[in-house]
Amino acid sequence: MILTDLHLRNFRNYDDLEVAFSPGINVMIGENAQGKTNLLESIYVLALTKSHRTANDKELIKWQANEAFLSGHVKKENDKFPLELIFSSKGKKAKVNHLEQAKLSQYVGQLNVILFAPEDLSLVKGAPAMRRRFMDMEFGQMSNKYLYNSGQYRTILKQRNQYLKQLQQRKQKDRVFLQVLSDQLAAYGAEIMVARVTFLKQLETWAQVIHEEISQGKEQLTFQYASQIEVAENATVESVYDLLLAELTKNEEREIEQGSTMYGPQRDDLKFMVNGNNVQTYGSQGQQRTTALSVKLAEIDLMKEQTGEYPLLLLDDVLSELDDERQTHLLTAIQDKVQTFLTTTSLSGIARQLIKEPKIFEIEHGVLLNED
Ligand SMILES: Nc1ncnc2c1ncn2[C@@H]1O[C@H](COP(=O)(O)OP(=O)(O)OP(=O)(O)O)[C@@H](O)[C@H]1O
Repeated sequence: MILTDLHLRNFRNYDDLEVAFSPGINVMIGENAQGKTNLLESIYVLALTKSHRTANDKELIKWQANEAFLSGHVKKENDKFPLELIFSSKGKKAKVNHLEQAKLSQYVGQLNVILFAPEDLSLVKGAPAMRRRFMDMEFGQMSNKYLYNSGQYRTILKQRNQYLKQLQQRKQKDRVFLQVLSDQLAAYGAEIMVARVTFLKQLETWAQVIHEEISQGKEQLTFQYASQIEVAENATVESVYDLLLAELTKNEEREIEQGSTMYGPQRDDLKFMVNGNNVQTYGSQGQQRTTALSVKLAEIDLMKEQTGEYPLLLLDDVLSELDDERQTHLLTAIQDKVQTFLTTTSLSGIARQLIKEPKIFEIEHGVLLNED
């Protein structure tokens, strides 16, 4: 798919910006703090209705303005339609083809993006929350059902944690209500866990091929879903529901003591293994970076397999973090295939040689100086 154009009003440091993109590689060039990442972020927001940098939507609205507006046209193989988003103090409105969507989960998935920023290179060695977020963002874009289940799960988890705290402080006594919440939590939790395992298996197939190529046949990459509940590759939702519910029931007393839910997808993790060894513990920094790159590139292929269209790739200042060899792998893998947006302070070295006909945008203080 392609984002043909973008219109921003009062988004971050942009007053009013209208821009047409190339279906190939778009390069945002500028000094620090000019608005390159803001522009990339706006594409991410247009796709997902939320930012990768902040959970507070108000930060997206230009200082002193009341609302931010974003729109753009998405072109797919047999379809072209506009997307529109408005952020204001009242919340957000999302439109597909001029029709307002009652649920954001109906909007998400129309435009698919994969973001690759320097912090993604820490996907392997960073905290588990980062890998859970990674799974949720990617799988949520590919599956409305996943997105819906995650939303429901979060709501019930919050409710259950509040109730556990009330039981802990003896403000409540009713254990039957806790069981009701446990039952609902286990139902949505099982859906999420089984979906994660299934998607990871598919992602692994793509990542293995890429990783083998980057490591010149020396390394075999495998994934492992790490959970306190055993989720076998072919596990059914019902069987995981039974196991999760049993664990929640067994540990009720401990959870009340702690005032929080100790089991479920919010505690799970993802392990990357190279030749059978955990890369997080045993891998060199180079192996950890190669793994992160393989996973990102695999996401592109998986998304194409799942949705029938390649997603957009957003590269936020990531080229400078990769050595020439890894840059070459990345750029040759995406060229002529994936519409790409990258930010950089200068396009030089191997990237300048490899990128065919980039469309270059020069940005200064939230204004586009030049389109080349
Ligand atoms: N809501 C907002 N309203 C107005 N300006 C904002 C808002 N949020 C951020 N900014 C401004 O946007 C600028 C940062 O832009 P951005 O993060 O896109 O930088 P960049 O060009 O990617 O730079 P770097 O190369 O340092 O990452 C800062 O000057 C910041 O003050």
